[in-house]
Amino acid sequence: MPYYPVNLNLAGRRCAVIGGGAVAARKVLALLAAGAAVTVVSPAVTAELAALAAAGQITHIERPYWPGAIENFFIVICATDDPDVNRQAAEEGRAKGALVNVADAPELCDFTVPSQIVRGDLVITVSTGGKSPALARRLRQELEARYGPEYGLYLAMVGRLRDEMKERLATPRARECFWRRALDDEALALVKAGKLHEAEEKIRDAIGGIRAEP
Ligand SMILES: C[C@@]1(CC(=O)O)C2=NC(=C\c3[nH]c(c(CCC(=O)O)c3CC(=O)O)Cc3[nH]c(c(CC(=O)O)c3CCC(=O)O)/C=C3\N/C(=C\2)[C@@H](CCC(=O)O)[C@]3(C)CC(=O)O)/[C@H]1CCC(=O)O
Ligand SMILES: NC(=O)c1ccc[n+]([C@@H]2O[C@H](COP(=O)([O-])OP(=O)(O)OC[C@H]3O[C@@H](n4cnc5c(N)ncnc54)[C@H](O)[C@@H]3O)[C@@H](O)[C@H]2O)c1
Repeated sequence: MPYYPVNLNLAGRRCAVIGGGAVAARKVLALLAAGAAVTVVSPAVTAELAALAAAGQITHIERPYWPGAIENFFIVICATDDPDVNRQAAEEGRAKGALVNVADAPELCDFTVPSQIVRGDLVITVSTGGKSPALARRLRQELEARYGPEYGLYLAMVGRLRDEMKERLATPRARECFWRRALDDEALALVKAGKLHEAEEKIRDAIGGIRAEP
């Protein structure tokens, strides 16, 4: 059965990562990028995690997981290299109402972490349903080459125009028509060529066609 994709708002939410190796570090960075308040429980951590702890960007509890370590967390990620510890922490997390991810046991996960590229507010993710993270990584690399940083700028511009069009076009139907027409291949080609200003003009021009309709 495929997973149900969601986009969680983690701003300020307490998230725990059990373990402090390379996998834990990858998960921590993604949590921080989403504004989560991250606590790492691990006797040892990577240099990157140690630097984040020293800078006060994460809380590091420098000891092995113990039953009772998980209190008041929205998300718990179990990423030690000890499957028994991961299982135990997952059980406690779930019993205490957290959403649980277990790095070495997809069958114990409430959610899996997709591969992702982030361009401003644009987030493109790939999930293989746990079948092949390596394929997810490969597809992510293809998407990275295709959807460069200009797409973040494009989205920011379109977002601004969307607010404007809510004022200028009276009905949801007119706005739907407008946006289906406005985001065409030509606008995309201009974005890809780095001509954002021209793309914006092109999109604005599309309002003429909508207004002319009965
Ligand atoms: C996408 C990404 C996100 C992230 O971690 O941030 C992610 N794994 C990534 C990379 C990666 N992971 C592994 C390899 C080695 C090659 C291989 O095994 O394929 C590579 C590739 C590499 O590193 O080159 C090994 C591995 N991964 C899992 C297991 C356990 C198992 O399957 O039983 C094992 C075996 C461990 C072992 O053998 O001991 C499990 C999971 N890994 C997931 C996510 C979830 C499913 C995502 C999906 O549905 O696709 C899931 C289920 C749980 C979770 O972690 O949420 C990140 C790509 C980041 C990027 O974009 O580069
Ligand atoms: N889901 C994924 O994306 C993915 C990818 C590769 C590997 N894995 C799995 O994830 C696990 C972790 O991989 P890694 O490369 O980060 O391993 P690692 O060996 O680099 O790190 C393991 C970490 O766990 C900590 N640890 C050990 N015992 C602990 C305990 N009792 N309490 C708290 N922390 C403890 C260690 O101090 C260390 O920081 C591996 O077992 C592997 O099977 C998952």
